[in-house]
Amino acid sequence: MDPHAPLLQTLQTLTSVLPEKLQRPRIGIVCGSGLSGLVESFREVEMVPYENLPGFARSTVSGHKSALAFGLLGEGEGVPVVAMLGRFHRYEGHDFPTIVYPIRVMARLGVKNIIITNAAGSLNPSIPVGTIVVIQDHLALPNMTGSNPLLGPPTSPSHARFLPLSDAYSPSLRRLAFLSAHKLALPREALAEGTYAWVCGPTYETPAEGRMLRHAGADVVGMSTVPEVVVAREEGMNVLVMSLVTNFVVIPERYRSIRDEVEAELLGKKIELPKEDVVSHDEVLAVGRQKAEVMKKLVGSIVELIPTAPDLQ
Ligand SMILES: O=P(O)(O)O[C@H]1O[C@H](CO)[C@@H](O)[C@H]1O
Ligand SMILES: Nc1nc2[nH]cnc2c(=O)[nH]1
Repeated sequence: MDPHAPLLQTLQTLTSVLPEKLQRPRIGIVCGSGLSGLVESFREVEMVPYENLPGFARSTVSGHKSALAFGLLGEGEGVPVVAMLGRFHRYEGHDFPTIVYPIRVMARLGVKNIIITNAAGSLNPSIPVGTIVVIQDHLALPNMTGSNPLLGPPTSPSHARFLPLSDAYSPSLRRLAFLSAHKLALPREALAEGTYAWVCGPTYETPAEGRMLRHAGADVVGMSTVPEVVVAREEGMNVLVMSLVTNFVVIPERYRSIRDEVEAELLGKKIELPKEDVVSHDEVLAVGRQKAEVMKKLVGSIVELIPTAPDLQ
């Protein structure tokens, strides 16, 4: 099936199930691993399961639900928003048109600003677990090596064939993230700025891969987000990405030397071994749960500020 074909059907389905005031969301939100709780601050919520929406796949990853949540967020009348509770990753076997389909739907609903969240591993010793990193740039090895989400014929004749990405991460939205942190009296170190490296997954990085990404200039690494960013930019949206650091990528200062161990053993000596560490998705989800409240408040505050920023309308 051509995943672009059912766009009209998806939009018709949404119009038929949503009350009028939720049909034209102004802001889109993508909830990363363990971050679907962002929807708890929505009012008048309408959930639309992906299985009811033509063109939508299902998320197969734990910590990702499979529904769009429509609602109002913020003081007073509230801003109409739509959130993806569950995203699609390349490692699940979804093709790129399927992964980015919900972003194209959001664009057609009228979304102009999108807040994309994710869980990510830190490559930067000065960005510890629990930090929310406001992404200022990305490093996408798949894009550079033949797995670009825009491969193939353009989705629409109005889209640029060669999309610039030097301005992908909206300075105005990033500004609102830091203003919001100030408004919420978050400690300065709660937020950082950095570059996201996108890898395909589902394997986590080897130490050598982590070291390479760090040397190449990335601060955090994850298996999502960039396809959504690329397509959101193609669709003309302003993009904000916030990565919650859930773990350090394992980059030991020195490798455990099996030769040294064997030689010491043969000499009857004991040597001190460097600590061995591995990351797990359970750990990723646990940090997501711990930080869900801060992320929720931050997103809520940014959503309230967006209508006050003239360049984001
Ligand atoms: O990027 P999100 O979907 O938040 O999830 C991140 O966490 C999962 C790995 O633990 C991967 O899917 C990675 O991309
Ligand atoms: N690739 C990658 N994705 C993650 N998502 C959460 N943590 C990590 C990580 O360490 N590496």
